[in-house]
Amino acid sequence: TENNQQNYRFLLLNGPNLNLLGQREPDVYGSATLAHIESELRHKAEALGVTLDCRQSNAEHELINWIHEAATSNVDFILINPAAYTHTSIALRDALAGTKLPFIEVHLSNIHTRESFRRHSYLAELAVGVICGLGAQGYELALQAAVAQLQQRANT
Ligand SMILES: O=C(O)[C@]1(O)C[C@H](CCCOc2ccccc2)[C@@H](O)[C@H](O)C1
Repeated sequence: TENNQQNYRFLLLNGPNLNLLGQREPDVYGSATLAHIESELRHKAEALGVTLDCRQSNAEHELINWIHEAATSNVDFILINPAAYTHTSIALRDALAGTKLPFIEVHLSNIHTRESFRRHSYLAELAVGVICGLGAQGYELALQAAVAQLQQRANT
């Protein structure tokens, strides 16, 4: 691999309705489909020498179960776009808090320039960081930042 990573393992989770990306509201969420975004990110992961498992669900309990599983299957870092559960789900927050796994919260849109109910995230204060408003590139930036974080941690 280019940067001889310790082969870090990433889990990408996308929440409800993101399966519709590219089909509706392209002005808000862009025209790229989720499949395209995941494919691009997998290529990025390969170039970085890390592995990436991409999942999407409209079901809160599925996302929660995947987070539980991540904690016991040597996932190193989670990238998550919780979609609307960002603003509603204490259950999702509790799942992430329970794993102690580092995660970055990603939003395609700038949640701070939209409806007021989108400005609060139940997850953000637990996150390593939050990226929003940068469209699909936000996922790539999150992956790059997470790899750098893991490397720094390994070198300390
Ligand atoms: O900006 C984001 O990525 C969001 O997480 C997307 C969520 C919505 C995902 C819905 O995605 C759709 C995409 C295309 C068509 C319909 C919905 C929204 O509830 C958050 O406030 C911000």
